[in-house]
Order: sequence, then structure tokens, then C-alpha cells
Amino acid sequence: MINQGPVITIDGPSGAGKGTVSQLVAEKLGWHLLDSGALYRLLALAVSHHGMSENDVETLKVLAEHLDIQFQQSAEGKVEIVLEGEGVTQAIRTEEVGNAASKLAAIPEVRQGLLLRQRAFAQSPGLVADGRDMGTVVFPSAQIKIFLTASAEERAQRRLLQLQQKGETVNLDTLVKTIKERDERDANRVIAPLVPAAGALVIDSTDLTIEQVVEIILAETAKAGFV
Ligand SMILES: Nc1ncnc2c1ncn2[C@@H]1O[C@H](COP(=O)(O)OP(=O)(O)O)[C@@H](O)[C@H]1O
Ligand SMILES: Nc1ccn([C@@H]2O[C@H](COP(=O)(O)OP(=O)(O)O)[C@@H](O)[C@H]2O)c(=O)n1
Repeated sequence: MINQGPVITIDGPSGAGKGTVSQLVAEKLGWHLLDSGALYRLLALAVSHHGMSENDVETLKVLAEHLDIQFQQSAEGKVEIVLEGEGVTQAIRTEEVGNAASKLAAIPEVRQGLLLRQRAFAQSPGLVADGRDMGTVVFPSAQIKIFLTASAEERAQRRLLQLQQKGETVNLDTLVKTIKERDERDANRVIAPLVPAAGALVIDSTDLTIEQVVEIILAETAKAGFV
């Protein structure tokens, strides 16, 4: 890794606010953004499109390494995600795809297959990397490491609102259950389990606004001398 600039890692469980906060921090700093969860979601969608078996781990690894993905900047400044020529920005955001992604993410060969692709995002002037293992595995030498969390109930409530805004019908109890299941799977898997990286600043956002979380991270960045 040469000349890749500083990296801020933001790890944590589903619904903690990582995606929202990472995007805002990256915008404020003018840095690149890596939504690593999107890569796992894209892989899950491709596996489903191709009718592939989750047991064929070597083929999954090859697919992870070579998956045809593009993050295209639209005229309005939004990012359009294209998988094998098809726009899938919305399609990868369903709970179904998230759960399938979380299952694939427990397979070591899959994680290995995505590793170098993720590291390639670290480019000047800097990177904000959002995920589960950004500070522990993918960017262990990151200058600033954040572990963003919130209670399962608060995260389910946020997810409920988010899905309702997209017109999806969901039930809060089901969401709390699936969020807890996903937490359990992410935290207990053998490879790259979801744990705070050594030295990470833990932020519990249960009672914080999005703006407050962004301010805390920007203050850390300033303290580290990057702005
Ligand atoms: N601190 C917060 N307070 C209230 N809502 C939040 C907060 N952080 C994020 N949200 C909302 O919660 C939802 C889930 O956030 P998201 O960034 O997708 O989480 P993650 O990437 O960790 O899964 C979004 O609708 C977002 O606007
Ligand atoms: N760096 C990462 C990112 C995501 N993942 C997995 O991919 C799934 C989907 O990630 P995501 O960040 O889009 O999920 P949400 O937090 O938005 O629910 C997670 O449940 C994790 O199992 C991972 O294992 N490692």
C-alpha cells in the first residue's frame, strides 16, 4: 500500500448509522468512501442471479475477486451501483439481501476474495471505510478507528423507518429478531468477527443524533491532525 492517505474506519452492527455517518464524514473531508457491506450485498445478489451454491466456496472466492461492479457518480452527485451491467442501487438494500450477505460473509474464502478489492479504495486524499472488520482486518493501520453502536431496539426502530420510507412493509418485532440474529452471526463467526478494533473509539449512538456522531468523528480527525 503506497501513498494511500489516511484512513478512518467505522465498524459496528447493522443499523448503528455507519453508512449515513461515513457518507457525511467523507463528504465533509472530501475523502473517498468504501461501503464494504455493499460488496457483500452485491456478491449475495450475484450468487442469487447465477443460482450458485453457497457450498462451492472456491467458485465463490473467484466470483468475489472478479465480480463486475461499478460505482458510478450520477449528475446529482449520487452513487449508482452497477452489477454486471445492471443498476442495483435499490435492489441490494433489502433485508433479504442483507441476510444473504451476512451468511456469505461468514465464509473465509469470500472474505479473502474481497480483501484486496477493499484495500484498493485507500487512495489520497483519504478514505472513510464503513463495515464490520475495517479496523481489525482490512485496514489494521488506520489512523482513526471508530466502533459505532446503538441498542438493538433503537437500531430496529431506525431500520423500520428507513424501510417504511422505501415503501416496504415490515414488522418491528421481526426486525428486532433478525437484527439480533445478524448481530449474533457477525459477532460469533470464526473469521473477522464483529469486535471493536484495538484502540477504537466506541460511540454509542442510541441517544445521539446523526450530526452529533459526525461531529465526534470530525473532532477525532482534527485531533489526529488530518484537518
Ligand atoms: N444517530 C442516529 N439517530 C437517529 N437515526 C439514525 C442515526 N444514525 C443513523 N440513523 C438512521 O438509521 C438508519 C440506519 O442507518 P445506516 O446508516 O443505514 O446504518 P448502518 O450502515 O450502520 O446499517 C438510517 O435511516 C439513518 O438515517
Ligand atoms: N466489512 C463487512 C461489511 C459487511 N459484512 C457483512 O455484510 C452484511 C451486510 O452489510 P451492511 O453493512 O450492508 O449491512 P447493514 O449494516 O446495512 O445492515 C453484514 O451483516 C455483514 O455480515 C461483513 O461481514 N464485513
